[in-house]
Amino acid sequence: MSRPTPLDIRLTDVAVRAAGRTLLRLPSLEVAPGERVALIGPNGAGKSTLLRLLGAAVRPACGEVRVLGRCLAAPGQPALSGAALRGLRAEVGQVVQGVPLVPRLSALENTLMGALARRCELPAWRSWTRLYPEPLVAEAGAILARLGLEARADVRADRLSGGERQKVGIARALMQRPRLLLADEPTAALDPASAAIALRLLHQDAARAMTRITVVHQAALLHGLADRVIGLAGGELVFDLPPSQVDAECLRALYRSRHSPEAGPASPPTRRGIAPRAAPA
Ligand SMILES: Nc1ncnc2c1ncn2[C@@H]1O[C@H](COP(=O)(O)OP(=O)(O)OP(=O)(O)O)[C@@H](O)[C@H]1O
Repeated sequence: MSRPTPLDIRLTDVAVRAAGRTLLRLPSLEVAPGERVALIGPNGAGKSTLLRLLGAAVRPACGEVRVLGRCLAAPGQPALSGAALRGLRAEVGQVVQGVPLVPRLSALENTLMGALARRCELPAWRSWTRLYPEPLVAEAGAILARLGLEARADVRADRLSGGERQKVGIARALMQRPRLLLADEPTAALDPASAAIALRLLHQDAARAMTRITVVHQAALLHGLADRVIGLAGGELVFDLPPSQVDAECLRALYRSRHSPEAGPASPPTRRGIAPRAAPA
């Protein structure tokens, strides 16, 4: 008898609270291995909070969080720590807002840092000596070239522009070859052509097996690159649909929505595969 494929992400009855407010409330969210999910919604919707929850950077006030087969939170269970947390972080790549790079290292060396998660190929002592195996240098160089940074590979990170730093952050996350990639507005500082290239690289060209969750403000950028679009507003799921069903009406409703979880349940979310339909006049 064949076993069901384990999910990469499963959230059950989760709420995240801070400063006396509920920032996120998700009764259920499941993501299968290899799915490419676009996360959209107005400012303050809870998109970054959801990514931080999945990256084990915040703990929920209640509910159960499972990521890549590990239980990050469950009633009565202590937070993941030590080797278990390091193991998770090696398998979860993150492109975060603000892109923290090592200022004195070059774009290429910062990109190579991503490969530290692939311990057998790049043990930590290699980065201390700054002697990197040739195949990894070639791989990092190729990713930077795809992002148009070939000529900037040897420039120190603190001498790069904001957009260039963001590209290095993307290259570093890809170099990690994570099982799960969490990208928070990875194209916010990029010009339109660079944004399209970066999203293609993140969603299409990189290993198909990678599960991807990407926050974007321009949903159109992900046309053809996401399998699923999740709309969040006021910390709640508004819809979870295939991209073909996310129309202008859907987006208008999402960006108008300012529901707060404190106000009690919103109208039921539109589930996957069930398109919202206007009542006939
Ligand atoms: N550490 C914190 N303490 C208290 N409130 C917080 C904290 N971090 C975020 N918030 C609040 O949580 C809500 C959700 O924030 P979050 O950053 O997840 O939104 P977002 O959808 O990513 O927004 P944006 O599109 O502006 O980046 C916001 O109202 C924000 O003010």
